Amino acid sequence: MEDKGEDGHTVKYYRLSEIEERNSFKSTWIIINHKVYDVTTFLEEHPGGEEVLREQAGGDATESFEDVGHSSDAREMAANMVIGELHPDDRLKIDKPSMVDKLVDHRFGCSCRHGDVPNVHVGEVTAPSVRHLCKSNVNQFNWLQNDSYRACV
Ligand code: HEM
Repeated sequence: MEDKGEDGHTVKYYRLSEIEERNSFKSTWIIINHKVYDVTTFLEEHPGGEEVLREQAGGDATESFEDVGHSSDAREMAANMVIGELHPDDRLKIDKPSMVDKLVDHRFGCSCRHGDVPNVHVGEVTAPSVRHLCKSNVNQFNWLQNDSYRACV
């Protein structure tokens, strides 16, 4: 699926299931902060070693990437390997419940227009403070809500 990203440029979205298949020497993709990176040809060059990247292959490497405290050079290098983004509908599948809680706490007051736009309830989220995951079928944003507040995701 291709769509307009936040900056108006075309973004290629990948479903989580497609990314998970890219976990071999032939093709290695990882996810960092919802962006998808093709690191296949970088495996042998990675200063931190091939193995750490292979362990994350096909999945979310955000936490490990950030834990290392990569330099700005490393981040620039990574930017050249971006091939697209995780499909918005799959983001909650990899976000940890604690991240969901944080979103709810920090983004309280954002401009989700629950009630103004058609929306469907698409599932329950396991984080204790979150009751519903709603999805707008117009504006392509998701939000989480419980009895007292609501947050864009
Ligand atoms: C596209 C993704 C990545 C790029 C471009 C990248 C690049 C680099 C670079 C340039 C360094 C040298 C140190 C620095 O400049 O910060 C480095 C070190 C390292 N990286 Fe990555 N890295 C990536 C992903 C990852 C991931 C996902 C992990 C963990 C699973 C990881 C673990 C490490 C480790 C352990 C080191 C060694 C740190 C040290 O020796 O102090 N890297 N990486």
